[in-house]
Amino acid sequence: MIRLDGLPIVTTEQMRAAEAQAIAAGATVDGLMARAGEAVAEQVRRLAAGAEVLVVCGPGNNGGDGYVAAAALKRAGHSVRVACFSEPRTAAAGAARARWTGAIEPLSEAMLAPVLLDAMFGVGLTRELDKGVTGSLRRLIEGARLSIAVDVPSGVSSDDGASLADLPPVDVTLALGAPKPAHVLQPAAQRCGAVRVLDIRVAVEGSVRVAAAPRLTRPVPEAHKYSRGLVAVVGGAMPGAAALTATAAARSGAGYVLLLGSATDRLPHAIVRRRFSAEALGDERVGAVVIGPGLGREDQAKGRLDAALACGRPLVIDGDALHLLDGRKVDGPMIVTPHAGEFTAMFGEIGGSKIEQAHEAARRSGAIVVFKGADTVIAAPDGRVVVQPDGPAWLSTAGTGDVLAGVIGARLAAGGDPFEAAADGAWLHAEAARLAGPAFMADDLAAHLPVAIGRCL
Ligand SMILES: NC(=O)C1=CN([C@@H]2O[C@H](COP(=O)(O)OP(=O)(O)OC[C@H]3O[C@@H](n4cnc5c(N)ncnc54)[C@H](O)[C@@H]3O)[C@@H](O)[C@H]2O)[C@@H](O)CC1
Ligand SMILES: Nc1ncnc2c1ncn2[C@@H]1O[C@H](COP(=O)(O)OP(=O)(O)O)[C@@H](O)[C@H]1O
Ligand SMILES: [K+]
Repeated sequence: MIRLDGLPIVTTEQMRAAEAQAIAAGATVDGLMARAGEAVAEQVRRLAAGAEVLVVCGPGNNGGDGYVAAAALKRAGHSVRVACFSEPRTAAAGAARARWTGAIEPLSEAMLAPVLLDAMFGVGLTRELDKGVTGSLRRLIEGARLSIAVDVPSGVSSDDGASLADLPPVDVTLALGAPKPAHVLQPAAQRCGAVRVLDIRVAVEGSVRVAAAPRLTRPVPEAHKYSRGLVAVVGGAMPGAAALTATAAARSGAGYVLLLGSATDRLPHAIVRRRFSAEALGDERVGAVVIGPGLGREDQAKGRLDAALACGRPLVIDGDALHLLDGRKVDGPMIVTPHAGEFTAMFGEIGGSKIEQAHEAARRSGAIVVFKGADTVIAAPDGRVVVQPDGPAWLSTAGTGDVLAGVIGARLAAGGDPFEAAADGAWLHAEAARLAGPAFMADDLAAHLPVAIGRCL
């Protein structure tokens, strides 16, 4: 079993293309199904630890995987039953079912089992699940001590993570070959439980990946405060927000943090405070300008944003500044960090999955887009996308976005690729939140950034 970190995320079409390539290279559909089903059975056997398994099989190839897994479990001497609600509709699933020698119970009457293996629907599900099937599945999932889904939990839309049935989460999802959007995008991701990938020897590739811990380096002996990265945070109407941003930048390893035009009095002494001036932003040593947290939207804010856009330094644009940006582009690197409301205000309604939306927004704006939320999607105009799927929901408090802007600012000022800076910043932010535990407030988050960074050295 493989963890998701860093793996390519594939759509149904990409998975089918990979499958077709494997078949062109000599594999067969039945052979792939045998591999998948047996790999599933091996994991189920370990997780079930001897308890009886009920496999519920659907009409497609996901159901086929279920019949193969059931037969493999039976061969291994494991106690296993099978239930289904309709006949197989694919040749491979039909052949797999023919090899299952035990009884098949009707789904609606299936008795509960301590372990449920959900092989009802996989990536082929395109419409809402019937009420009857949903009801039966709910009863069986709720009645099981352990529920495990084959590929994806039944009742989710694999390519965009939409929910196609009102069902409780399973405990474990065994993704076949690669993670799919449903494993990382909400609301489907919360239905998956712990996701592990099974290698079915189908080669997948793609430019959309699951976030992974960044590889950071220690400062070299020649390092000095300017070489480590100078972050200029532009303040405004709500000084607390800019203070959170500046503090987060300082705790993320920035060499020098400058807070411009902000009247806050409680700030670490290491942060240098100055009056706002366009000249300060133009300093060649400034590696990143962060503007937006607490900026306000009045004339002063507009003037400061104009100066930032004109200064020629790499930019992180957040919060209020996103509303004032008005489609303007810059020549240099620019990272925008909208939450869902800010995203719609900036780009209107873009169709498709959150991954497709973020990519389209990046393409249109020429900026790196960090589309925040429980699933944060980071997209570059060139098509690279990273999904950060597991930021703790404790992050849903005021000010945590200001902290994120500061972390990304520090990574951007450190040099290197702006897309990587944004993705690394989002990972460090989520890790700091994991380290902070429950019920923290945004002020507490920055203190955990040094440990998060230490884990990446
Ligand atoms: N792509 C690959 O490399 C491999 C895929 N395999 C399996 O194949 C699965 C995909 O198989 P399929 O494409 O057959 O699709 P699924 O098994 O996910 O289900 C689609 C089937 O259900 C029917 N259906 C769709 N919505 C329905 C609804 N609401 N109510 C009732 N019936 C509905 C469809 O008509 C179709 O027959 C994967 O998730 C995976 O489990 C594995 O067998 C091996 C390798
Ligand atoms: N339910 C959630 N689960 C995980 N992360 C979340 C959740 N809600 C918000 N976040 C994260 O918390 C931060 C909130 O940022 P934002 O909405 O800009 O808030 P603010 O402007 O108050 O700082 C983002 O990084 C976002 O991804
Ligand atoms: K399934």
